[in-house]
Formats: sequence, C-alpha cells, structure tokens
Amino acid sequence: MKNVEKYSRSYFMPPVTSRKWMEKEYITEAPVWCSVDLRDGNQALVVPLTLEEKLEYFQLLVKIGFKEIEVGFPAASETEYTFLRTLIEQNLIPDDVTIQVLTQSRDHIIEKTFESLKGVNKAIVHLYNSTSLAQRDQVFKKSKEEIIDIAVSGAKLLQKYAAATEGNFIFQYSPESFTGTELDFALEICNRVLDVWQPAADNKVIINLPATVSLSMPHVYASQIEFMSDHLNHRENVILSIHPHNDRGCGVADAELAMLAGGQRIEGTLFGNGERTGNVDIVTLALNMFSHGVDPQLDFENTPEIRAVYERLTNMRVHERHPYAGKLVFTAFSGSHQDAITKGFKWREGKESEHWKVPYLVIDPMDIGREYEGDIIRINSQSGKGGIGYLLEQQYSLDLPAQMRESFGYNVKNVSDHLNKELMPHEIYDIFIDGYVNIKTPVAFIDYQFTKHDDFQTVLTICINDEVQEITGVGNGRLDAISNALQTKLGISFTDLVYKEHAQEIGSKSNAVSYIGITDINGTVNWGCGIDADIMNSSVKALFSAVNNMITSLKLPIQMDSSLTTK
Ligand SMILES: CC(=O)SCCNC(=O)CCNC(=O)[C@H](O)C(C)(C)COP(=O)(O)OP(=O)(O)OC[C@H]1O[C@@H](n2cnc3c(N)ncnc32)[C@H](O)[C@@H]1OP(=O)(O)O
Ligand SMILES: CC(C)C(=O)C(=O)O
Repeated sequence: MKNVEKYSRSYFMPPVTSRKWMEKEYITEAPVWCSVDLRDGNQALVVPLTLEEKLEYFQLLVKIGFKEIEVGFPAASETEYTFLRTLIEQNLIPDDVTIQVLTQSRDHIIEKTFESLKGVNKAIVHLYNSTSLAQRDQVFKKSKEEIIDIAVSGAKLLQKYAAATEGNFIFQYSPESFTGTELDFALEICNRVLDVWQPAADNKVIINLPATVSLSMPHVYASQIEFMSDHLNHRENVILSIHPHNDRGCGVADAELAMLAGGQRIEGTLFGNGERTGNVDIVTLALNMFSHGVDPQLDFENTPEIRAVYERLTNMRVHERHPYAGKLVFTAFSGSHQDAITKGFKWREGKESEHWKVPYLVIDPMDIGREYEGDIIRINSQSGKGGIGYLLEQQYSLDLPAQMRESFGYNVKNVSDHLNKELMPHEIYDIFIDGYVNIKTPVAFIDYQFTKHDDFQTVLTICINDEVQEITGVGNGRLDAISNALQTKLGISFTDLVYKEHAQEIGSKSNAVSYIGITDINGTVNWGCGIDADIMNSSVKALFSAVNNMITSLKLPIQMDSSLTTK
C-alpha cells in the first residue's frame, strides 16, 4: 500500500499491566443494557426518525426488554425535545424503564435538557466532553486542565439543575474519544468528575468509557477498561459502562473483552446502527451470550419481526450475513454442510433435552423465530444429496432410499448449474415428479392379474405407442413375476432390484410411495418411483418408472415378442 508511513498507532496502553481479564473464559451474566438507538443510532441516519417513528421504536425497545434507553439529545432539535415531552406527558415510560438524555457541557444546553425532563419520574443525565489528544489539540485547542474544567463545570451544572428539577436523576459522565486519550488523563478527568458528584451506594454514578472511534485491537481496549476499573475513585459506587463503535469491525469483540475486564453496562444499538461503521450490535452480543447458555435478559425470540420494524423505521438494511439476524446466516447451500446439518437433526431426535450441538448452527434457529423451511437448507449447484433429500422429506414426505438420493441429487445439481440459479423446493419436487414418478413412456402400465400355484403368474396389461397389449410372466413374488414379464417380453434385462416403500401423508391425503432401483447391463442403477393409493399399484408403477428410465437412458429398441396378444 502506498502511504502506509502516514499511519501509526494512536491509542494508549495503560501505564500498568492490566490483563486479569485474560484469565476469564466467558461472560457469566447479562450486563445492564442501555439502548442508544434513539440517540447515537438516530444521529447517524440520513434522515433522522420522525416523532412517530421514534415513538414506535421506543415501544420496540421496551418490548425487547431494555430497562435503560437513551431517548435523545433533547437540546438538539424540536423533534428530539417534543419526543421526550411526549414520552413524559403521555406517560409512555414504563415504571421499570429509565430514560437517558445526552448533553454537552454547556450551560444553555444543560438548562434546556433539564427543561425537557420536567415531570419525569427518573432519568439518567449523560454529560460528555471530548478528552483525546487529537481533539484537545485540533478541536478545542485547550490544555488538559482546561478540558478538565469543561467536565467539572458540566458536572456541577448537572447538580445545580437537578436540584432545581423534580424527579430522580442519575448522573453519567463520558470522556468522549476515550480510546485516543492517555489513560492517566482519562482516569484523572473521570476522578475529578466523581469527586464533584460523590457517588454513594444509594446514588450511584455511571462512568461510560466509549471507544468513540475504535483505534486498537480488542485486547488493548479490554486492558484500558481494566485499568480504569481498578483505579477509579469510589469504584464500588460507580457503574462502569462501555460504549464501543465498530470502526475496525471489532465492536462485539471490544464489548465482550471489556465485559471480562470489568464493564458492567453496555451502550449499543440494534443491529449495530450508529455513527460511521456503527455502535456495537446488541443483538449479536446478547445472542452470543445466549449461545453459551447465559440468559441475556433481552427477548430476541422473534428476530425477523424486530429486523422488519428496524428496517422500516431506519431505512437501513440488515446485511444477509449479519450474525443471527441476517437472512442467510442459518442457510447451508453447500453439500457437506447440508449433509452434516441434516444428520445432526436426525441425531438430535429424541435427545431434545441435551445441549444443542448440531454442526454449523451455533444456536437452534427456531429459538429466535427463524424457520427450518427456507431458512436452513437451500439448493443450488453447490448442494448435495443430504440437503436435497432432506427438503423432499420435510416438505413433501418423500423419503428416498440413500442410493437414490445420491443419483437424484446429481440431477438436481445439474439443473441448478445449467440454469445458474437457486432451485426452490417446488422446483425440486417437479424435477422428481417429472423424472421418476409414475413414468409411462415408452411402456405404460395399465393393469395386472395374478394367479398363484407354486409361483406367481401374471397377465400384465401395458400400452406401447397407443397399442394396448397383454404380456405374461412368472416369478416367486408378484413384483418378480411382473419384472420377468417385462424382461422376457420386451427383450430387456436388468438385475439387483432395490426396493423401499413408505406411507405419504400430505394434508388429509394418504398414499403409498415405492422406490425401485434396477441395475442395467452397464452396471448403472436406474431409479423409479410409484405413488398410488394402493401399495401394490405403487410398487408396480415404481418398477415401470425404473424400467422406462433405463430404456430411455440406454435408448433401447423395444422388441415385442411375437407371442404378445393385442387387445
Ligand atoms: C460521539 C458523539 O456521538 S457525541 C454526540 C454528538 N451528537 C450530536 O452532536 C447531535 C446533536 N447535536 C446538535 O444538535 C448540536 O451539536 C447542538 C445543538 C448540541 C449544539 O449546536 P451548536 O452549538 O450549533 O454547534 P456545535 O455542536 O457545532 O458546537 C460546537 C461548539 O461546542 C463545543 N463543544 C462540543 N462538544 C462539547 C461538549 N461536549 N461540551 C462542551 N462544549 C462542547 C465545541 O468546542 C464548539 O465550541 P466553539 O463554538 O467554541 O468552537
Ligand atoms: C457521547 C459518547 C458516549 C458517544 O456517543 C461516543 O463517544 O461515541
């Protein structure tokens, strides 16, 4: 790459080693979740949400189970202000939900923020100012002490306005651009704010350490969080919150490691909407926990519905590969994956109380509102017999013999390859019906009669080229008698009959399904299937289908025996 010398690492390692988080294996309990969809998410949209959209989105967040929701930046615009007033005046905030509002450290903005909160029962007031070296030098052009003054004066203003406003207020401070801030300075500014607020057991304060811009690998952020957690004043009365963004594609990893490192609360959004590459995705974080058997305390049992509401309101799209929620994330097109998944499902039958272990599926898609049909096995030229057979079985109650699945699987793949498209279940069904079921050309089955002495004797009525004929045969069973009649009278030969049958229940209809494979003179197995209300008819139709497929594929001339009688 040209210009690589332009870049270097612009984050700060903690002055002392902070790596205890490494010894922990996984997250054992849900953090306090705070949705910032309506603030950080909203401020990143091409067109921010309208009042009505914000109200609907708020209801969605409440339904999912968020107990803390940052509802906006009330001093930012009339919509933001009116939204908050609507929530309060129309009593739309459930008792167990605390709303949060964001403010800069400027007197008139804080004043307006408290004005917007009048009548609220309880709220978190979130104060921020930027602390990074880059912002101090380039944006604020202020010394460290002057930046601390902004934070401390804001902290005092929050106290002043809170004292003059009815309601319970929890204070939160964010050293914005924390990840670009020297750790000892970040610690100093947070401690100076804490010293103003004097948190207590019944008056805890939130310190939120954002990866406003993600600048490092996740282990660095985790060490930064652990350092802060270990050194903050009043730590026992501080709720340590984290707020990762996704600039390096590591938002989820940042959040997970930071939780191991002492983060008790997470600010993020649904599907990772938010500034630039977005905030951390709470759906992924919560379902990652769920996949480890830890209850995330949020309800994502219907992700397709949540995704639909989110997409409609934000006008953003959830990517097909988005963890858990993307349209294709549980879908296997490839043969070996389909084979393992379908075998995994079979293996699990009767063992539903055991932990989930189906290969390739981190969780059971059904647990989050996905469907087995259409969501898991889909067919194209990369697919194999396992998946194709599974679809026929699940959707059409057709349980092909193993060897037939293989042969049919190659046929279906070829069709998909030549058409260069995915095949829907009904198309696969049509290929099966057209190619294997009750095949009537060149030889159509019409009727049979049997008599039994030592052997079975049959008089078989068939039709070739619109001519109805009767032929006879003898065998040690009914099917054997028919098979012999066809071979001797039509001048064809085959061996090794493979046979399978089962009942097919579709709706109120019940049919017998038979599958027959015959081996031709070249050693190739030719398959046929018969479907009929009567089981014997289904077997005979299966045999005729297999024979017809063999005649067609070998281009055999049918030689009628002179002893045939024409009806
Ligand atoms: C990382 C984040 O997501 S932080 C949240 C960002 N979100 C938003 O900004 C969305 C809502 N914001 C707004 O609508 C507007 O910015 C308002 C209404 C808050 C303020 O508007 P304005 O005063 O017109 O403009 P603006 O935000 O550009 O103000 C910049 C000024 O505030 C100062 N400033 C910026 N942030 C802060 C802060 N947190 N505390 C104190 N001062 C600040 C800047 O240094 C600058 O000062 P200057 O005028 O002396 O140069
Ligand atoms: C206001 C702060 C927490 C923020 O949104 C960020 O730093 O990304």
